[in-house]
Amino acid sequence: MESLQPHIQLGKDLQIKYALMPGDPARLDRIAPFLENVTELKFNREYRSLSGTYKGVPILAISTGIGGASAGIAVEELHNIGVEAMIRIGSCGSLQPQVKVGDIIIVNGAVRDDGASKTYIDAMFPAVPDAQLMLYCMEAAKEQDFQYHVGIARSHDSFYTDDEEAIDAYWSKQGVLGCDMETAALFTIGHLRGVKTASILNNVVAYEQDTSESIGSYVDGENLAMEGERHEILTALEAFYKLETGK
Ligand SMILES: O=P(O)(O)O[C@H]1O[C@H](CO)[C@@H](O)[C@H]1O
Ligand SMILES: O=c1cc[nH]c(=O)[nH]1
Repeated sequence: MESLQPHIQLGKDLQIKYALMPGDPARLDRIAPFLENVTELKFNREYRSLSGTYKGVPILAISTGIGGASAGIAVEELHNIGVEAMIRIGSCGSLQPQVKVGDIIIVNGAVRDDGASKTYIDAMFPAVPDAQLMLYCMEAAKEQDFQYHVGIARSHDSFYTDDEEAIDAYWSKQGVLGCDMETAALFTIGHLRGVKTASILNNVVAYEQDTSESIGSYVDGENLAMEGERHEILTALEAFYKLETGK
């Protein structure tokens, strides 16, 4: 019998090369309408998965939960079953005034302020995406006329801290565009396993606004952030199409 990976509960028989990776399991409901032949696969812990096709290309969508530790498990287990390229479609908070709510960030490097990536390799090792996959994301966003930025994200481990304002001000001063919790682990572990990675972040928190309040309204689906989410999904799907076809 086919052995299943312990957390994602998927096995090698899946034979899908490309994975879209949101943090939130509920985001799969909003990815599904962009795919054909959708099949719900598994929902174990934070890892909910479905498969489908985009312009004929087989795609897996799987949620990774919150934080580098759970995202890292997904990277490892997806690699074990033969997934070759992974694009995170996450949400983030803005660290720059020009990054507005609903804008997307195509991440070209991540500050490794997480714990998971450091358990693999020294913090001086860079967290970077696959250059070709990132370029495909940029082309895909441009061709669809989406508002996007390219730059650095900071991935951190604790959503709540006592020093959030000071920490955000410091990284903002260094030109970091936004903060999330999974990109650094995805890039670092993905690189070490020979997996192509990219990360697209939909900004859901306006610069210098209260993070918890803004995330609350994103969950309620009230605002521009939902449009940004649609843009990041379509950008990632087109990037996979380009990777598959070279077009
Ligand atoms: O929207 P997702 O992909 O879950 O990502 C962001 O949202 C969560 C925090 O609210 C963290 O996981 C952060 O990285
Ligand atoms: O500000 C934010 C918003 C989303 N995710 C984060 O990690 N931080």
